[in-house]
Amino acid sequence: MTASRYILAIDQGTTSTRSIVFDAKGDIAGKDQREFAQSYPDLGWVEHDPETIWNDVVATARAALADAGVDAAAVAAIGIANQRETVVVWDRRSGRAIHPAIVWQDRRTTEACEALRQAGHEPLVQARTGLRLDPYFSASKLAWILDHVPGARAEAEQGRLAFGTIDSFLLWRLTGGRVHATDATNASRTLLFDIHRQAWDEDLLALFGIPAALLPEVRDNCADFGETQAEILGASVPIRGMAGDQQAALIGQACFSQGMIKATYGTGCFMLMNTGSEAVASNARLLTTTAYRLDGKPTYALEGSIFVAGAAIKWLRDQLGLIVRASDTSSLATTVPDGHGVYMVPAFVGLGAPYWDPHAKGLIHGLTLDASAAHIARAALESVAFQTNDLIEAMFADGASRPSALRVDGGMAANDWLCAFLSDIIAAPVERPVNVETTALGVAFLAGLGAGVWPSLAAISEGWRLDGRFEPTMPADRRADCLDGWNDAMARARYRPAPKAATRPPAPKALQTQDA
Ligand SMILES: Nc1ncnc2c1ncn2[C@@H]1O[C@H](COP(=O)(O)OP(=O)(O)O)[C@@H](O)[C@H]1O
Ligand SMILES: O=P(O)(O)OC[C@H](O)CO
Repeated sequence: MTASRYILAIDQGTTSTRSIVFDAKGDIAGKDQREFAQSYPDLGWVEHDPETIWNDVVATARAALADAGVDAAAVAAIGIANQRETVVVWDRRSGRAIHPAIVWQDRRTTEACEALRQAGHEPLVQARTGLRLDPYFSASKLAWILDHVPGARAEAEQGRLAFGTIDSFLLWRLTGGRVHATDATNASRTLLFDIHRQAWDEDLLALFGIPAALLPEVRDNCADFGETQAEILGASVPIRGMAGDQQAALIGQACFSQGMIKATYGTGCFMLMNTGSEAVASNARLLTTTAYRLDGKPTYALEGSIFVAGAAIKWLRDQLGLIVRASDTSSLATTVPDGHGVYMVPAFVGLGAPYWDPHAKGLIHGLTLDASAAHIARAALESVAFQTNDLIEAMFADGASRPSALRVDGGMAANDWLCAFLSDIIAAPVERPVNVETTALGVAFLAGLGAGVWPSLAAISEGWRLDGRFEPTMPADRRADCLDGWNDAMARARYRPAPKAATRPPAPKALQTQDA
């Protein structure tokens, strides 16, 4: 890469938007970040304002360039990484969204997915997409918008509307409405894309009632995605890389060999294992997904998706007022010698892998009068490790093997206490790189590769640097006790349908007399 050239990475996450300028060596030259408001308009609903997201992307990109002291003209390429699955539908004429973005965590389409499952459609969906019939993915959310915004379905059929995940919406805006495209990783999360043929699937479009006229074109992760309008950043900049944030993090963690695993701890936690050119189907309720696609050739991954990780810490801060900063959790956790039998199952938006229970609700179990705020904070951190272990057990389904190391990143990975406890609970080493902004780094590499400024993925592996390695030290019997407590709490959080009236035992005699 020539010394005067930079890459601008945009990382649009669930709770915040970051822009980071990387220099020729892959080091951070400047950055900016903004947290934005979450909207919960109904039980289980989660929405974002697309205009806020757009304004934050522009503001952080400008601020990051200013922080680096770099002009847009010196930027070789832009890369975009994004929260995946979240749905935006916009009007092609005005570029304005016709409904707030429906976020990946939103559960409003639980019944619609259940109806499709009961009608026997899950095997087809799984075989083509590697995913499950769960409200997590885009298709049912997109159908909901078409069915609930007056006139939307007719407009969509006439080609007046566009659908996109956040990457696609940002690309449309950055290019002034000239490019309607997405990349293979984001397309793979919609429930409408055949990951084997790498193409939109007509049967799935028919199943969810989605007009093909809405869809973006699907490109490689390193591709020509067009150029930004000059007035946005002060010069026109090519966009050469795009990827879902979790796949971008896999790249930023240099997990290019089969069997390498990373877990990213942001709002949720997403563990991806590279499975090479083979789309491996899990028999333990994990997802099969596109890891990246370069030169038309897909590499696949097995994924375990945990819906709540850092979001539990944010809940302690924003809803309970138990902490002031997320980092306070580690000092609080160390004020008590152990968990004291207190467990938190953070099923605030149901449960993802390997449970896939959209009805589960969060709980704190094991409270006694001497339980304190410290125990609750500790239980929230511990829940992240326990959920990770559930995924490891599912990935290594023989029950005995462990990964040689788990590479971690994301906002929560800065927490040393968590990394150490995580290593104890998964009984394997945890490795944290120097740069935990791996999502931005990964997509910066894609853009740099796409712009021809980095020669190959090998350059990323060479640049990966270890910051901390956490080895397991917990005695096996203590670990087993912890896991027993977790499994008990998890069983309590799972959804159990109320018994049907006909199968209920008869009411006691006295009550029957009173009722009569
Ligand atoms: N030191 C910390 N300890 C525990 N949790 C943290 C810490 N720092 C950040 N977090 C949590 O990590 C999340 C932010 O991570 P980030 O990677 O920015 O998320 P996202 O990309 O999903 O918006 C927040 O939910 C926050 O509560
Ligand atoms: O916002 P994050 O970083 O928690 O990532 C969200 C995921 O992409 C959802 O699938």
